[in-house]
Parts: sequence; C-alpha cells; structure tokens
Amino acid sequence: MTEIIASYRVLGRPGSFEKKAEEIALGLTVGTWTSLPELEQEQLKKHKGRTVSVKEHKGANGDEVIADISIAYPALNFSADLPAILTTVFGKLSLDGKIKLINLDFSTELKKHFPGPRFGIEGIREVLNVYDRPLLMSIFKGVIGKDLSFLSHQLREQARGGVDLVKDDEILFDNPLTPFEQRVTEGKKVLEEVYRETGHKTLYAVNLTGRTSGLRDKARKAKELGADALLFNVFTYGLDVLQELREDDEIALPLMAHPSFSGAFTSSNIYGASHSLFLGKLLRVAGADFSLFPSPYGSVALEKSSALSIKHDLLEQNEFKRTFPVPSAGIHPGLVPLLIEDFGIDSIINAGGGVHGHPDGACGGGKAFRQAIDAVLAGRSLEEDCAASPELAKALGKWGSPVESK
Ligand SMILES: CSCCC(=O)C(=O)COP(=O)(O)O
Ligand SMILES: [Mg+2]
Repeated sequence: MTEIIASYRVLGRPGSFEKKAEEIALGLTVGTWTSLPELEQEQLKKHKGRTVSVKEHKGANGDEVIADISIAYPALNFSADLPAILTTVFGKLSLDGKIKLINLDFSTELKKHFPGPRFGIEGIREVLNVYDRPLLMSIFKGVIGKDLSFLSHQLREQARGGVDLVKDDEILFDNPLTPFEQRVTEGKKVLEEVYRETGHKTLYAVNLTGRTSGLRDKARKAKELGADALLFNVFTYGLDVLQELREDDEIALPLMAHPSFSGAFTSSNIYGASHSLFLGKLLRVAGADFSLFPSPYGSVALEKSSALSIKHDLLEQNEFKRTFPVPSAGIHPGLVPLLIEDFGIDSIINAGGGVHGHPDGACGGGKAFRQAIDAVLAGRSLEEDCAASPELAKALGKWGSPVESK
C-alpha cells in the first residue's frame, strides 16, 4: 500500500510519546480504533495511520523531553497534491502544541504525481552554456520609486560585471513606473545589447506578482514577450501555485523560488516545519529550478546545519531534476571561498548589496565576484589574486577576507 511517512519532533513529558504517536496516527486518519466493531475495523484498515517509530531523546528541558516520531499515512486518504498532503500530515496538528514537521518521505508511487523542476541545474547550465563554476546572480536594489531608465541602467551595469543572472528584488511588485511587461521587454533589450558588446549572456528573473487568479496569464505573457525566468514569492501564495506554474507548458520558464515569508513557518525549533522540508524537498518536488535561502554567514543567517540540509535535499540524486541552491543575504566577494567550500560548484552565489556597494559600482561588484570565483577554483587565496584583480582588491578592502568573515 502506498503511503507518506511524516516525521515530527515533539516536546512532551517522558514516556508520553507512544500514546501521542498513536493519537496522531488515528486522529488524522480514521479517528478511533479499538472501540470500533470488528467489521468496521476490517473496512477501515486500509485508511488507518500507523506509528512507524518513536524515539525519545535524553536530556530534559524543564520537565519536558524531545522525541522523534514517524507516522505513515495511507495515500488512499488524500488526493495527490500538496494542499491535501500537508493538511493530512500537519493540518490541525500544526496548531496542537509543541510539534514540528521535520520530513516527509514520499512513496515512489506518490512521487509520480509531482513534476520536479522543468530545467534543473543541467537545464539552466545549458541555457547559459556555463558548466564549470558556480553561477553568479545579482539583485536589483533601490528600484521602488524609480523608472525604467533607472532599472535599465542598473541591469546594464550588473550584466557588464559578468553576472549570469539578475533577479528583481522580491519587494518589487507591478507598478506604474516599472510595469511587469515593460520590465521584461526593456530587460531583454538591455541584455541583448550587453551580449552583443561583451559576448556574455545574462538572464533576468522578473518578479511574478499580483492576485493568484491572474498569475497564469501573466506568466504566459512574460513567456510570449521573451522573459528568461520568473521570480516567485512562493510562500505567500502556496506550493501548489508554484506547481501549477511549473506544469503549464505555455509558461515553460525557469522558476526561482524566493524564501520570503517562509521564516513564519520554519524559524521556530518547536513549531512549524523544517527548513530542509520547505526550502529544499517541497520546492524541488513542486518544480522550482532555483531555491533561495539565507546562507549561514550573511546578514540574515541560517544555522549552518539547516542551510546544508536544504542543499542536500535540493541536490541528492532522486527521480527529480536537481534544483540550484542559492544561499543568499549579505553575501560579498570575501565570502566566496566559504560559499564554494560549503555549497560546491553546483550552486549560485547571489548578492545585492555586495554587488551594488562595490566602490566601482555594480559592474565592479560583478567583476570582483567573478575574480573571487576564478581564484578559488584555481586553488589560490583571494589575497594572492589581488594584484592582478583590482576589483577584487577593492572589494576585500571594503568587506574583508574570508578568514576575517568566518
Ligand atoms: C533571504 S534570501 C533572499 C535574498 C534577497 O532577496 C536579497 O535581497 C538579498 O540582498 P543582499 O543585499 O543581502 O544580498
Ligand atoms: Mg531581496
């Protein structure tokens, strides 16, 4: 029988967890069991949740201890979509005391109902024709209240610096000064000009925003106008909306998932869901080609173990294409050695302030990052390359070297 196994971390009194697990397994499936007549038990057997494991940890927090509980839910009980799955395994339960959803183990059969990324790491690399290094992304900054000429200038400078992707900031919505469709068409024009001038290809991820009912048409329009990729604030809309965008063959654009609002679900140690589940596994299952998340060493930092667990879920070999990990926030060129050490070649180095804040502007910022990447991949320290890489030298002068940042 196909099922999904949900793992939880629970806080409670020592010795209370077997009972708690059984209450969850029954409460979220058939309701009651032992009091049911034999015939009804026979009929409902295939719908009954079951406790897979209960592991109580040593070490009390006051009079409470932690336990890991796993429960299997029969797939017969839900339709094969994330809203139904999440409601089954952690709907009412998410409101019921100190319990955090840590992982979901999809059966092979259930995975067949999900698309995974359309492009994945290999597909994005093919579009860019870049295979041997982490990609570099920068972010428009300070665009609110500015017009298209400002946006075009910023885009040109970032692309001239050698970045592979530029994304809208997630707080840029449709507005009269920089309307969505014109951002796509102007952006395309600028990036084609830079390509003709330098031979370097840069993709632009435009922020897909507005009411849910309008997203499909808006995304299709973006595709028609020649957009390269869509940025999407998935956690304010829902994972199923991302999946709908992924599955639409008339959209067929790379999808970049922004983590905004996800902290409301993932930040607590005792409530919500794990970072790796939301920003790793579920984004990949639903079809994100890129997952942005806070790096362990920037301005909005995640614990290193959490950031690495997200990376693991995005990259592990399974039925789905791999999703690019994009550790972000407060990234500057001095952090490149750490980023490559922790996230590897198949990742994206992403910076807003760390590009625009360069003493030579965004073009200098992009160059400094590319020089830092080259140095690390050649096995040299950033300091060694400073003499031949003036932009990198200026960046290190401003933000410091990796050893200082550690
Ligand atoms: C919290 S991950 C999202 C990264 C992002 O959207 C951003 O604007 C980061 O900007 P920064 O100037 O910190 O690189
Ligand atoms: Mg941002």
